[in-house]
Amino acid sequence: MAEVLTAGQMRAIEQAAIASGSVTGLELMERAGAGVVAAIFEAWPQWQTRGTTASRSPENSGQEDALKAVVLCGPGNNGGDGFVIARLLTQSGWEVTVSVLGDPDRLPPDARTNFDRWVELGTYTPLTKNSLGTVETGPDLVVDAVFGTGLARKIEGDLVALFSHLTALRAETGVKCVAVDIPSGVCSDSGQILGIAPRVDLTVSFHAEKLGHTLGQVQDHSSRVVVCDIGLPHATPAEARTRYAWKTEPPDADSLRKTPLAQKYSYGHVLVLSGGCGRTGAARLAARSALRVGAGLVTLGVPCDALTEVACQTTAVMMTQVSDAAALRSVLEDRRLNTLCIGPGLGLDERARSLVETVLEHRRPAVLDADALTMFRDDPKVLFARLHAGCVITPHGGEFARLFPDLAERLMATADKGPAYSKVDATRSAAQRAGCTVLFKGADTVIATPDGQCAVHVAQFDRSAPWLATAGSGDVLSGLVAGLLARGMSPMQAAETAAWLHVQSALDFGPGLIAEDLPEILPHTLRNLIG
Ligand SMILES: NC(=O)C1=CN([C@@H]2O[C@H](COP(=O)(O)OP(=O)(O)OC[C@H]3O[C@@H](n4cnc5c(N)ncnc54)[C@H](O)[C@@H]3O)[C@@H](O)[C@H]2O)[C@@H](O)CC1
Ligand SMILES: [K+]
Repeated sequence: MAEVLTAGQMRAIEQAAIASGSVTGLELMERAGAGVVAAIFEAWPQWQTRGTTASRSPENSGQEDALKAVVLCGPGNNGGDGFVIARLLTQSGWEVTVSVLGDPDRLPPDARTNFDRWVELGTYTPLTKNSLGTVETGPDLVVDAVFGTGLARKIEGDLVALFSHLTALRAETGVKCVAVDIPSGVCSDSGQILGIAPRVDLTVSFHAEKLGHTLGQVQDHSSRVVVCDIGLPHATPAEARTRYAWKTEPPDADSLRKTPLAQKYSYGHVLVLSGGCGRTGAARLAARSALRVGAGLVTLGVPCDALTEVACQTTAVMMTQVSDAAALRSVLEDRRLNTLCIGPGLGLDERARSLVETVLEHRRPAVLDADALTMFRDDPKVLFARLHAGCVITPHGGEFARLFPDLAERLMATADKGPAYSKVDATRSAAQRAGCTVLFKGADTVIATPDGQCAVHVAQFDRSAPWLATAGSGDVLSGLVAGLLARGMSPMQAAETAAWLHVQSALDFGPGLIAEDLPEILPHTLRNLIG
């Protein structure tokens, strides 16, 4: 399990290791700088062999192919890493130009030590908006070591011009840009850009990803993020679960297998409540997805006017008439209906509201989505009072804002101070307030439980699934969560597994995906996972 940390958590881990005497800050900084250099050579192996030509050595001086790097160093320990990188690249034969922001006498102690080591090897200039313009011929590499986890406020002044220049230079000349820990300007707790951040090819972070590497539009500022181990102790999975957020990983195959002697009731029975005639598609999509993900049985609860429509378009999914709350109560006398799914295409009328209230009265595992959330926009507290620990709500941004307007407002506000309020903060608060698991959808899906557990599912980089932005894909996700709850998973596990399968199915299908394709490609996705 990979924990994803805030800047404060990372600092606490470093401080604890230093306090224990197992490592010094200087050693950590050396490992961090060396890790970045190793990652650079791994990303561009052609430089490893060229770099052995020591251009600064007398026999090679003036050689045209000397690799050139510009290292931009900030006033804190991120800058300290930059001095280590400058030294190690120079020792590998690179021509390195260093610019320093602020007064070197005010650098923190470890950064200062590495600054002193650098000035034994090379020179530096003050960092200004022209720090890239002073390089006579274009550099091969620019290292952004201006700010890391200590970014405390918005990028302003000369740095705005410098970072715009860097992004433009990269686009024009193909110079490679590497960010130390995180591109300067990206808030490591929220992923928000405080003013501006350079666009980089590679980000090398330390020990664990920070939330800022997983939330927001990470791909807009970084083409790739790698994590370099600097020898700090990792949390056990149990510690990670209680202390930190973690990154959703592929589900355990065993959790999805069916056992040879099982029968259909071993895997639960989902009831999906449908809206009226002409609006049953969403519930049918959810129902089919619940069945495909392995629920033993799935029944659609359908109002009288939509019975024919649904009957014509379902086979393995069963159907029962549910015209009102009384009918639902009578259907729910069957205790084998162990999971309910309500909201997709439900509508916002009296019937819809009374069905949602009845679902919540019965306190069975339940997924609430779409209209089942929107209908409480004027009185979300009424919903929160009825939700319980067995529920999962799956809002997208708009639905989240309807239920949690104050949290959404904080989240949408343009931050000018770090650390900024994050989607993890918002989802955690929402889960506490709602008293149930909240799956807040997006390319960065955040899932949180009322007791503080929190997972981030990142659909970016190689798991970027833009074809999921299609009508009905959310209904499929609700159905997947419901099917997995019916199979006996906890709300958190069901939500995480569903989020992962949803994206993986979209990736397995590829371009042209529409929502109907998701349950149909799911067997292929499951086969790849289960074997
Ligand atoms: N402490 C340690 O032991 C280690 C720290 N490491 C590095 O240290 C970094 C964190 O170092 P720091 O906590 O010193 O923080 P940073 O180096 O990220 O930045 C802090 C400095 O920047 C200034 N600052 C913040 N935002 C600013 C803005 N918008 N405009 C102008 N100045 C601004 C602050 O006043 C402070 O001087 C990590 O990102 C990582 O790169 C690594 O070397 C691993 C070990
Ligand atoms: K940086």
